[in-house]
Amino acid sequence: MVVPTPVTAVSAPPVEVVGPAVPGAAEILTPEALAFLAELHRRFAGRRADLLAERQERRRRLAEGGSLGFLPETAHIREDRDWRVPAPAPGLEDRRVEITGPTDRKMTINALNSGAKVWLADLEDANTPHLANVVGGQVNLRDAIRRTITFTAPEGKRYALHDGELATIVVRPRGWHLTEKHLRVGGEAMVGGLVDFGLYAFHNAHELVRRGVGPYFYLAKLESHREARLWNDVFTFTEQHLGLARGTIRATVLIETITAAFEMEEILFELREHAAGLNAGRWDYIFSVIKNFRTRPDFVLPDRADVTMTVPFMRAYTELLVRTCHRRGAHAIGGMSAFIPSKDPERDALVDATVREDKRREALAGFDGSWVAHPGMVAAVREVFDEVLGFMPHQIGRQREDVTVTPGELLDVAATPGAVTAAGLRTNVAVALRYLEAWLGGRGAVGIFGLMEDAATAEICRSQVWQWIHHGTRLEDGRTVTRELARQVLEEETAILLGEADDVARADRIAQAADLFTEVALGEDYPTFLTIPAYARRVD
Ligand SMILES: CC(=O)SCCNC(=O)CCNC(=O)[C@H](O)C(C)(C)COP(=O)(O)OP(=O)(O)OC[C@H]1O[C@@H](n2cnc3c(N)ncnc32)[C@H](O)[C@@H]1OP(=O)(O)O
Ligand SMILES: O=CC(=O)O
Ligand SMILES: [Mg+2]
Repeated sequence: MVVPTPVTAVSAPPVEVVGPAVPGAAEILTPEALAFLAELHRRFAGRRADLLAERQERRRRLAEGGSLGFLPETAHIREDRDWRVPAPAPGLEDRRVEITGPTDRKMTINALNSGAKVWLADLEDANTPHLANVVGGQVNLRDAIRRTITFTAPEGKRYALHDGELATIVVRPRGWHLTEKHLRVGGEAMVGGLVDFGLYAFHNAHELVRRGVGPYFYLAKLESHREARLWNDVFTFTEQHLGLARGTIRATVLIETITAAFEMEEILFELREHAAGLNAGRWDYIFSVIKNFRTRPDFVLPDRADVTMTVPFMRAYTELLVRTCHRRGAHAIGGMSAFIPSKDPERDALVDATVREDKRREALAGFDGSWVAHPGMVAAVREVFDEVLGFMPHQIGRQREDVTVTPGELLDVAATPGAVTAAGLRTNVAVALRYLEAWLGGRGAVGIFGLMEDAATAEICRSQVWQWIHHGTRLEDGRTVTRELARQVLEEETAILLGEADDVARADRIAQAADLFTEVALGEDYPTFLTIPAYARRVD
């Protein structure tokens, strides 16, 4: 393997670190690491801004009645039967169970020990980007890779990595839409995803390679193949700059926007030697469908609980994903069942059966593995995939030539059965409120009413409320969803939550969360991501 000479010339302006002093900053935000981030910013921040402007333009066209289709200008990529992504990188051959979760110290250890093949170390949907979380996550990742990580819980329980097989680490940096306001170049906030990616690669790439794996990433919330091209250029530059062999970095892309669903082949093609697979990010996908078509009456969805993976538009997208991946030699990874264990045996039996059914359907459709949100689900999902994969590490060889998916099928939201109910409205308000309160407090993933909730699921909740108000949707009980009705439910749910608050700080966060919910769900305007106003409002 030819390893190129590192590129050492760094000409970018210095990075200013603003914000609170946080543990680990001196080890992570070193002058050399910041110089690397500055170089990433100088080379790529402008292109990211252009791509965000393109997103806005496309959303405007869709809001005005435009539609989506497979791109005529990239037909040659789809029609060329010959290109393939590379063989799986070391540690990514068998991905039958992947656990996701935040990068706090205890969960890092628990995830790596969980028996899952891969750990998605989440700096995105499951993370509040407090500077302490951004830096602390990097400290924990660094120590995990070097196997020095330990933790003692306040009650005295000690945590350490076990001696057996650990999950392969795949880091999910923030999506292109988010900034990192604590790191600034020329007064401008840096790009959140480049900060997460850059710090991880800078501190760990060589150590990972030395240990026989590599810097691996999940790419979130991409909206087009041009956004994948930008990531590919970031990877190629980083490999040159750090002196890594080309193709050392690998990325699995979440297909979790409706626009990306029309560009799956192109996204794999753009990433070329860096491509590892695609994942069906179901929750953001539903959010993206609502967001992009929120003003169109034929795109009004029923209660969130009715939007299952078997409704026509969701089935069409997952079938197309498996077909695309296997045609190109890439892993197809399933999404997250939000059910988590509860310690109530009766409910847990139901959770186990529900998750198994979801994963069995994925395995039979051809997925090569899937996600779990909790260590308690690893064994069940492994069993389900073992039944289908046996001793094979994956089923990439299984072609889905039988699948043909049309644009009309991807967009057939109107065929989703179900109703909009008063209970569905209340659940959306209560979940979003509770989630926002947790997020403001630094926890980007929480269990609420027996389900895992994170930024993606909270986006669905607030977007449905906005959409139902916008369309004056009729509830099953005959009432109409109005701003006044939603506000009344919000007030009631806020009062319930305040009743659970045991300190002033929490009560203050609940008030802020209610205010934030009003902004992202009850306004005339529709903010494109709830995390943007949330981050602007308060994140230390
Ligand atoms: C839409 C998407 O993007 S999905 C991907 C992003 N979302 C996520 O990654 C969410 C992942 N899951 C989680 O964060 C957690 O499971 C939660 C927050 C939902 C629930 O966590 P908890 O309230 O701690 O659950 P619970 O009390 O049952 O946990 C039991 C143990 O499992 C651990 N645990 C739970 N989930 C995880 C996880 N995902 N990774 C590692 N450890 C975990 C807990 O730390 C706890 O450990 P302990 O017994 O040593 O104290
Ligand atoms: O990131 C995953 C999703 O479902 O959203
Ligand atoms: Mg997501």
